[in-house]
Amino acid sequence: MSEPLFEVEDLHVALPDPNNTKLFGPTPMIGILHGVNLRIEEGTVVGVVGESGSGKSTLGRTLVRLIEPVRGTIRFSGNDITHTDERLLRPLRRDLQVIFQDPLSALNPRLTIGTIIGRPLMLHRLAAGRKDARRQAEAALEMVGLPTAFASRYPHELSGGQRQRVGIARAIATRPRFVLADEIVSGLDVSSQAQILALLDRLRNELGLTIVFISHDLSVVRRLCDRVVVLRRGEVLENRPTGPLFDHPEHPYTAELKAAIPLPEVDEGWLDAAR
Ligand SMILES: Nc1ncnc2c1ncn2[C@@H]1O[C@H](COP(=O)(O)OP(=O)(O)OP(=O)(O)O)[C@@H](O)[C@H]1O
Repeated sequence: MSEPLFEVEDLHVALPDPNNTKLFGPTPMIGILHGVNLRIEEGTVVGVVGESGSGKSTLGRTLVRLIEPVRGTIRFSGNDITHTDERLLRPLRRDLQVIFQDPLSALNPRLTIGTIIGRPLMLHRLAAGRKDARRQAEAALEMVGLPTAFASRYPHELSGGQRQRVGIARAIATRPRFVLADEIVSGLDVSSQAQILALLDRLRNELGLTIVFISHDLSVVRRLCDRVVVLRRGEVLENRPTGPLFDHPEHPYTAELKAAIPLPEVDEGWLDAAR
């Protein structure tokens, strides 16, 4: 078997308990992930599903090391990044990008789109200067189907779907190997959702991206993802290829999730239609 892009063993994550704040002494922590094991093969799209509060976002954020685990191991491309400090993580950050749920709050309202996309390129020294960063930002805008003139605009001048395209452009501009997409279509209308998902599918093929796709919408996960990880209360219940998982859920909880969100009957080819 080839080396996975991510290999996660016995991952335990705890976060500060918001209901138990103390002024003195150690911050009380609450366990969120309990012994998660996961392999993510390069070039695959892995869906993470589970009810609200099951730990989906926490898992995604821990993979890209926005959160440091308390126990376990995270290997990225064979390197142990479990406790790597931020300074040493910096070169890796270009490879680990995130697209957030709410593009309006994720994009700095005072910066132009060109600067928003170009800044990480300057930061990672992937651009030879401001002009080159601008040129690369425009190329990224083209890749996500937006006019290059948008580089001079500000986030509030764009629609929700366009802003999410900018979020994607920023994420892919550094040519990352991995993208975390956390509920990236949940704030959008149905037609913008389909377009964004088709875009993600195209970019995944064109750029060979590996994606962790977190979503409440199982019908979307079923169509976009190669594998699905089912989380419940911070534990992985199932982790299997998409088709078999939906056709024959092994765990009653997966069957419940499937039943709770009825799948539309005829919409095969929606990705093509949205392109
Ligand atoms: N910064 C934080 N500090 C403390 N607890 C947190 C923090 N973020 C999340 N939690 C708690 O961790 C648990 C898991 O949250 P997480 O956001 O990972 O779940 P989720 O499955 O992504 O949920 P949702 O689908 O609602 O986004 C929840 O109980 C949540 O209240």
